[in-house]
Amino acid sequence: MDFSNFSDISPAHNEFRSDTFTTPTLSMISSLTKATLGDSVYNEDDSTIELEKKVADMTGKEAGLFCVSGTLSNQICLRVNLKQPPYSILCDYRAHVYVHEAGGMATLSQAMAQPIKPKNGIYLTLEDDILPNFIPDDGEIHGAPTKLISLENTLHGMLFPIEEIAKISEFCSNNDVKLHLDGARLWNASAATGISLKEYCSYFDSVSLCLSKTLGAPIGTVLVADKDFVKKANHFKKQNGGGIRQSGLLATMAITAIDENFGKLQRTHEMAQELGNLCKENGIALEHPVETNFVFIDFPKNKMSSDVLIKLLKENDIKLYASRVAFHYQISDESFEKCKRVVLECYKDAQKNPYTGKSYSAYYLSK
Ligand SMILES: Cc1ncc(COP(=O)(O)O)c(C=O)c1O
Ligand SMILES: C[C@@H](O)[C@H](N)C(=O)O
Repeated sequence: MDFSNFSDISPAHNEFRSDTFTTPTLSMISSLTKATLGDSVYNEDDSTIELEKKVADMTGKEAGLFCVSGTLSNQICLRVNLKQPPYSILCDYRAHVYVHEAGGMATLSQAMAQPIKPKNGIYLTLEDDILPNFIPDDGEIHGAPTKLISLENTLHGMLFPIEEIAKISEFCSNNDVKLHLDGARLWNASAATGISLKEYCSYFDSVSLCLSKTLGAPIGTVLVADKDFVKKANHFKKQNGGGIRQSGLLATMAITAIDENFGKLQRTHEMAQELGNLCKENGIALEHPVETNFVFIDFPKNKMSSDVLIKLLKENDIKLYASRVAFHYQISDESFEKCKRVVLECYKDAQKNPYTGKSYSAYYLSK
């Protein structure tokens, strides 16, 4: 990348596959001149310490730990919350910690997963989903007691109501169960509801917040919890090869990303809402309600063809997962107009040539 002609038009201007494709801005790269260069394995890098304190303060937690990825951060949190196997981790059947983290629950935590399909189709509730599936630690030797519940907010862009979080949190406190939040996009939840990060995080023993998605930092996640938890989390981070030497370079770009982009998320939600409304106006079925920065189009129900989609994407020079449309602050208005056109044309084709074959999963990449 020739930074001498760095443009503010991001390479991700036409990137609807995921907000993970956001690219560092000139201001983030310029911030490198301020980065400190201490060895953060020895906790000697001031920029990293500044970032960890910044996110801990924003979330009302005692301490933070910079990790290279949300996967590492989540899996470390799950492990530190757990003590003595056998045990189970209860989560949504779509949860990233279960579906997309390569079985980390089994390897790092030696835990049995309890993937639950919410009865309301959107989020887990204490009454309908958790209590019927909860395995008590009562000495019954056939079971692996539920010792940790892992929630995700947002999940597929959908909001987890704070009233339900509060109920689940109280249940956990009263039953010696820990509660983790995969808050990769908690920034979006806070922007959409106006509820502070502090209030959301107050209900959880640990929270993982990604900086490399909706906020646009190139790398990184910060996990937040109490001091003793973070100390042990750092131990597991090192054990799993997550120790970072001069992480100040990454931390200073992440600080810039938080400062510059946390306030831009509402626009991404408006774009998603506009596409969602366009789909509804044209009879295009969606898999989920549109509540933040994702639109999930129900390809099978609409009988839309992924192959037709890929052809339209190439013709319009935009990139998109087969059924998930992700919005982020670097999407250009021009690309957004093309995206709307592609979705409508793909659906129109399905009206003439309904596709009933195998539909690619939501994570099929269109190159
Ligand atoms: C909800 C959620 N949690 C965790 C992660 C993991 O983050 P990473 O890709 O940095 O491991 C992702 C992926 O981007 C995600 O969407
Ligand atoms: C695929 C998944 O790991 C990634 N978190 C995304 O949402 O794109």
